Amino acid sequence: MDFSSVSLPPGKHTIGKLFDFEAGHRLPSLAPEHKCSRQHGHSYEVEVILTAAALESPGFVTDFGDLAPFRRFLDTELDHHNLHEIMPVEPTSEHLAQFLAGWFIQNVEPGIPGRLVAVQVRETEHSWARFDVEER
Ligand SMILES: Nc1nc2c(c(=O)[nH]1)N=C([C@H](O)[C@H](O)COP(=O)(O)OP(=O)(O)OP(=O)(O)O)CN2
Ligand SMILES: [Zn+2]
Repeated sequence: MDFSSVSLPPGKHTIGKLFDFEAGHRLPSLAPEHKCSRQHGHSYEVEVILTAAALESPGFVTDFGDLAPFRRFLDTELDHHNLHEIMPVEPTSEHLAQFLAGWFIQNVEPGIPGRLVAVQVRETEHSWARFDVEER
């Protein structure tokens, strides 16, 4: 079959890459009887979502491989750490998503063509939080 007549619709490209790490935390502002006020841990999953005004050759928003600095940051600074000791705010999923967005924008974005749209943090199979970066 000849597909040369297929026209490409206008629209926006979005990509995502999923990372994971293990960490402990507690939420000390919660009442002492709340289970999450006690020290416990999660296998966190973090997805970064990016877009770009135009694709870079050969057709990338950003090469997935160029997100490696984010992986290194998670591995060295967060994996098997206690988030409560690391983050400047209480380590809820919401705060963690915003904190990771801030780190990504400062440290990864300057070296890639894509722009961060959102960060989604999953604490468990059933619960997640997403931080959407304001349009810049
Ligand atoms: N909006 C948020 N609520 C809660 C957060 C959070 O980050 N944002 N975090 C917690 C705790 O970290 C807790 O570990 C996870 O809570 P929860 O889903 O309630 O715990 P379980 O996985 O045990 O879920 P069950 O449905 O109770 O089995 C609390 N809330
Ligand atoms: Zn927790």
